[in-house]
Amino acid sequence: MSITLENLTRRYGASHAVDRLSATIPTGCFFTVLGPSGCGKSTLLRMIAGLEPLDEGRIMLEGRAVAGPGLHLPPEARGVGVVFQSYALWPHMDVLGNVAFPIEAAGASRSAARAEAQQHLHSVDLARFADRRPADLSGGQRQRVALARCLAAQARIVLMDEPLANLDPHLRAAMEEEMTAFHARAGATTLFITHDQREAMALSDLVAVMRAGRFEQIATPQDLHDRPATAFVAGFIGRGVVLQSEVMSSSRGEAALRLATGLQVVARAAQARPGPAQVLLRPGDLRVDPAGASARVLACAYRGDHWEARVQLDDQADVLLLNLPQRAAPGESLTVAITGGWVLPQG
Ligand SMILES: Nc1ncnc2c1ncn2[C@@H]1O[C@H](COP(=O)(O)OP(=O)(O)OP(=O)(O)O)[C@@H](O)[C@H]1O
Repeated sequence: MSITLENLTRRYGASHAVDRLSATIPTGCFFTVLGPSGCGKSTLLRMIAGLEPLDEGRIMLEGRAVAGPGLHLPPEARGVGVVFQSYALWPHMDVLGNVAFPIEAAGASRSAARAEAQQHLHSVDLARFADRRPADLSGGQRQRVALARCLAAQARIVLMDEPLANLDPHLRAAMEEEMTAFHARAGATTLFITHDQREAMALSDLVAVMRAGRFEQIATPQDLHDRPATAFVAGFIGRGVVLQSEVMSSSRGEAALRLATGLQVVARAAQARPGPAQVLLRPGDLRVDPAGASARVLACAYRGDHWEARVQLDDQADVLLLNLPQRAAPGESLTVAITGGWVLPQG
């Protein structure tokens, strides 16, 4: 089922948690909303689930209006599955009962429902907790019960609010795989909320970067990384710095720029025109080159399989990021060439 959001608005007093937000989420898409704390992600999901009223706008699920002026279908009439951090499990039922319930409600016999529920509990690594009550589980375990219940309900639309947030890294990686497999198998349209960009990039067909109640950009993970539309997205996704520059000329997806430092750079661009522009330089756009400009190392941090140095070109204020195969000491001198970049769309 597709999800269409038209001009959605939700106010708390004078502030807008969600602000005239519009988007269409295609059927079967794994769509992630990524944004900083307080940008309105949970409010948006709660509006789609039917747990939060709209102040303005309209929500359509597969062409059917479920919320809008004078209309508010209750959550159970929307046909969506929800996995929320705070979403209540049925406290009087044990874990197996919670997961079996939607299967039984769909017409399966009690024993068949319990057998299938056991399988889902297995996939979220909770089989041994089948006869516990939700109150006797940790927060992360409760979330996994909610996830298993969602798998069991086979909802065509699944809404997930940070479902992996309380899990340890090992289980988290396993659950990511489980969710990707579930999505491929079930084909449900999935709206996933996170503030973890690594998770968003790994799981999603499309990612919406949300800021102050609006989607700043909707794109594939690779396009968000390689072709961010704004300085906010460029700063939020991946590593890099955004610098002021001057476009001297452009042709066929490339622009020749001059940085404030005087350095000339050829960068990728969508539609650059001569004049001021911001350019994103990721660590991969720089390399050590004997013929490059001289720079000084300010700091150096280990990033797993390489070192990332913060460097400053001589006599210039701008700080750049550069990947190195080994550690460089603060104060050390390097010569650096800029081999690429991305010109942010000019306003
Ligand atoms: N019931 C409420 N009353 C007043 N303000 C609220 C209420 N719920 C949310 N807000 C405000 O609306 C804004 C958006 O909140 P929301 O919970 O949707 O953000 P979020 O992006 O999910 O944040 P987080 O990642 O921290 O969970 C925040 O500024 C929040 O303080």
